[in-house]
Amino acid sequence: MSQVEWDSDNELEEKPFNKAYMKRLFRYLLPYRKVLAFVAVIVLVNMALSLAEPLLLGYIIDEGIREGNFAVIHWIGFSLLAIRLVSWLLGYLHTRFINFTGQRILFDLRQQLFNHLQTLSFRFFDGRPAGKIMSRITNDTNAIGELINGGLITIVMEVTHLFGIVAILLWMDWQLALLSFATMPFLYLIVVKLQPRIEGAYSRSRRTMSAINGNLNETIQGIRVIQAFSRQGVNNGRFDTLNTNNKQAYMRAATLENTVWPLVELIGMLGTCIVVWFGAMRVMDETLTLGFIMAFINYLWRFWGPISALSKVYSQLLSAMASAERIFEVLDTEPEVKDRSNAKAMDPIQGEVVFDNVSFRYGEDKPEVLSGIQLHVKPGQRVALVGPTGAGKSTIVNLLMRFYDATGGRIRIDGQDVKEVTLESLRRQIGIVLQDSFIFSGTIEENLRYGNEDATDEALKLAAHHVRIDQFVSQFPDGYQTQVEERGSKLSVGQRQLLAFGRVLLSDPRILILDEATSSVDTETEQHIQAALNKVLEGRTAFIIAHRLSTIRDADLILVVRDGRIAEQGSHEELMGQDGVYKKLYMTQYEMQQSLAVKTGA
Ligand SMILES: Nc1ncnc2c1ncn2[C@@H]1O[C@H](COP(=O)(O)OP(=O)(O)OP(=O)(O)O)[C@@H](O)[C@H]1O
Repeated sequence: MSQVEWDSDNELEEKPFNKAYMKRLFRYLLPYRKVLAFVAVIVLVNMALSLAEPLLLGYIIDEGIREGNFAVIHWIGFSLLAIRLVSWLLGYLHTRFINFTGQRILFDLRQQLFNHLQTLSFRFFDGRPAGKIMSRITNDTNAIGELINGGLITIVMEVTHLFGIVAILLWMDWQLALLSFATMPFLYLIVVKLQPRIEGAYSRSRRTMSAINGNLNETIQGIRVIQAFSRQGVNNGRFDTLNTNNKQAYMRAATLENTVWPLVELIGMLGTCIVVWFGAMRVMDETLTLGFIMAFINYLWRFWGPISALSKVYSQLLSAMASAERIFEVLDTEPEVKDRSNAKAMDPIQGEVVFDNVSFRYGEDKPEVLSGIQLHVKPGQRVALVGPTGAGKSTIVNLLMRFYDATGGRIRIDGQDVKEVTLESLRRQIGIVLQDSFIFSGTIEENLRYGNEDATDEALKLAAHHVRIDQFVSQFPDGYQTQVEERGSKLSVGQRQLLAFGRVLLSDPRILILDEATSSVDTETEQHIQAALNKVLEGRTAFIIAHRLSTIRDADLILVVRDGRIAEQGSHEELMGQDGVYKKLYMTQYEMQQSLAVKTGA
């Protein structure tokens, strides 16, 4: 399958209510408890004011209009106006404060997630697509934010609203109130039975939308490959299926919702009709007044608002539970590779590297990918790692950088066990240049300074000169301040490679790890890169995952890695003399290169 049909099958949109998560979420509210208490007071006052309106309405009809009492009409009219104005003001304050607090809490949560994410080890990222991790920081925090912003206050507001209305109705006339509640069991059944189905349908529609997004994301990222393989037709078909799934899921949700809520209204109206009917008769026999009935009906109308709001908050709560679970899963993941409690900073090194019987597996249930690695590299030596794909070359350098911790044996740099020093002090003294040089969005200068922000301008210019990026940078109108887009998309492959060399040269590590690029660049760039490389390697211990024969030949030590073991090691001459794996490997590559040279006429 070439296109990811994204996500979500194992990431449920809703989870049952979980008290532990709720308690943990509440901890994020604690710093803002004063503001939240203030908001709750505002909301309650507002609610009380709004509950007074129907009573005043009844009063104006009975005591004002029917009695022809202008003073009452003016007084009540003014009060209704004042209530609306104060309500508006309180509503404004409520929205303002709750938005402010909600955003602060979101800010805290996102920041905490981001900070934590950066400390997590490679293994965490190995098993998770970037899109899923990103959605935890954006969508999942938003779901929590929505719950805090809207949900919690809605619960306080609507529950008091509901109790207020019921209490007032019973106080006004308990018999009439009970009569109007006669339809309640039906409503309860409809809301409790059907609302989850509506939410389930919407949740399916969101899931299918996320599949569309995932597919779109991968299509845009892989557009070059898609067009090169002319896969548009197949992809259209796949997108069509995802699109249809989404349309059907949405239509089902909308149809359900359009059936349920009118039904709820209809039944609600039946209750009101009963009240109007009986009420009108009691007005006729003068046991009730017109104003009373008007006020009573007004309260009944208000009854449905809180019910529908609360049912929506409930589903919001369940989806926040799912988001909370995903967020806490990230926050609770401990970095596997971390400083020991007694770790000390690594002393400045010369660059001697020793692997003592090192073994490694990528997971407890995974096979061993390195075993019995025995290695001694002297300071300043140039080591070439060669061997078939999947042999374990990258894994060896990953262990040296402590991207993963070796599962057996020891790795020592200048006699210091890498597990006993702080990660920061270790990695600061090792530089790495990968095949696909990752360039960050920002200026060329910012990229150069990535590993050494305090470098002087002279050092920066010198490093740039050594790796020959000054030549192409001077052609840009903005020079070193030229913005390179994300991943350096404005630069050519060769330029990106040179920039990566410049970055590592400026950070001046004692040990350098280099994954030699396999992608072909033109001969002139190749020479540039080679010259820059020689400059970067000068006087440093270097581990090169080598692809070029010249690099391999020039290395002080060649390690032939095969099936997770070092099959042979020595200099080019020594290994050629042994007539073993290396000689075969070298001769095959040599012949390949020769025949390529003949074909291309190089
Ligand atoms: N993150 C990972 N999780 C699980 N297994 C992995 C992981 N990375 C590599 N492997 C496995 O470990 C073995 C060694 O991989 P490694 O990347 O070290 O090989 P390599 O010699 O560098 O290959 P290449 O030259 O193709 O880059 C392979 O079998 C590979 O499938």
